[in-house]
Amino acid sequence: MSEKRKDYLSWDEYFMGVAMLSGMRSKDPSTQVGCCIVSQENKILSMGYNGFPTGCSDDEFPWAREGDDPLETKYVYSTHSELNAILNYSGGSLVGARLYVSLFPCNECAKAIIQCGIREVIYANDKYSDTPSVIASKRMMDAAGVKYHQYRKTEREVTICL
Ligand SMILES: Nc1ccn([C@H]2C[C@H](O)[C@@H](COP(=O)(O)O)O2)c(=O)n1
Ligand SMILES: [Zn+2]
Repeated sequence: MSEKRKDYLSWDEYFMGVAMLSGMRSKDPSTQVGCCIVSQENKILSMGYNGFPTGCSDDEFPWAREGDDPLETKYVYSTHSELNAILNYSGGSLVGARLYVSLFPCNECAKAIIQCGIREVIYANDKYSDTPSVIASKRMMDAAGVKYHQYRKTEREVTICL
């Protein structure tokens, strides 16, 4: 009798993989971020990626990072992957959930994460760790008791032919 497979995805690989796949939907030319929210029973509750709100055309609103006029940059319009994942959830409470995200949450997303009761954040990249936004985010999550740690990368490479 054949035995069960041994090289199946771990929970962390699975959920971070789903977060990264979700990020591939982003139209942001410089940074694509994906997020996956998971219940205490390891059920996927919601997903999100960074982009403009519904009705704000990807082709009409600006993707620029810099400009004399802030209104001509993406920052005033884009919704972050974490906030989109929280807002996409229509099932009720997120209390006790875990959030997998490909980039450490900013201060605004940290507020939403704390307020909806998410208890743990697992992030892949922390490239903006020196910014006031991320420093404030960590300060708030520390104060609120939201745990966070970096995803422990494995040797696994996943190829999907679509
Ligand atoms: N935790 C984060 C951090 C950033 N984002 C989004 C916001 C922008 O669309 C993009 C960052 O752009 P950059 O300044 O690197 O050109 O990523 C997010 O969704 N979640
Ligand atoms: Zn954010």
